[in-house]
Amino acid sequence: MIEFQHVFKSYGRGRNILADINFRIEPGEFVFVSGPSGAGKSTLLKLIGGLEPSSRGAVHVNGHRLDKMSARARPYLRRAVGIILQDTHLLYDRSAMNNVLLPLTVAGQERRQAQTRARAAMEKVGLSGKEDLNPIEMSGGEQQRLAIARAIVNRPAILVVDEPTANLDQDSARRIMEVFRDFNRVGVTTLIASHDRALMASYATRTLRIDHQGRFFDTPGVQL
Ligand SMILES: Nc1ncnc2c1ncn2[C@@H]1O[C@H](COP(=O)(O)OP(=O)(O)OP(=O)(O)O)[C@@H](O)[C@H]1O
Repeated sequence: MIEFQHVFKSYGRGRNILADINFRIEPGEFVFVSGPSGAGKSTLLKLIGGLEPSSRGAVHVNGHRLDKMSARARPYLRRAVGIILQDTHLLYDRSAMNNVLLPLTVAGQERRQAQTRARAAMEKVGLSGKEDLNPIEMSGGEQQRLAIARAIVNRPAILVVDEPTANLDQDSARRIMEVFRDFNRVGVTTLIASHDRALMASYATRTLRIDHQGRFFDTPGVQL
């Protein structure tokens, strides 16, 4: 469950990017986050992933109120929410495989089991055979898929994704969306910010939209 109650967000002394946002997302929903460039979509996702604090209001994720969360509970949030941002934050000092292994190593998983899971995650995003490459040797689209593998390897309850198909051709975009749909089918709550409404229309059942004036709309379906 994700719930926003009267959430405001500004950066420093700047204007409110988000103002009085209220919504609740139930487990297993597939939600499209839409709006023009600069409207605040990434900001909304970062609040859910605990990467940015709200300026005011309460953000609840899986029963935890993020601003009241103890430092000890934070690793739990990191495992519960798989977050994939536009800037993939891959590590270029190690192989693709070791990037995907990292969340499992941090979680203390046994090496051989971790490797099996990391390989399966890479296969799921179509990167089998590229395990030993350094991410720097991969295309933009492949790096994005690697970031997806790293986010899903921990089997999070919630996936939060920013523009997953921006660098991809249509076929690869569909394939990536199918990966998210497979996860959603087994109960993973999925939020995806995208400019591609036509693509999202095949997947999402609800839209959170921020318009160019910062107004917020919560509607069923995906309007084209
Ligand atoms: N760390 C930051 N510090 C200051 N301002 C920021 C920061 N991050 C985002 N902003 C500002 O907040 C606004 C919303 O940005 P955000 O990235 O959330 O928009 P977006 O809807 O995701 O845009 P896009 O579709 O281009 O990715 C923008 O005006 C941006 O300049």
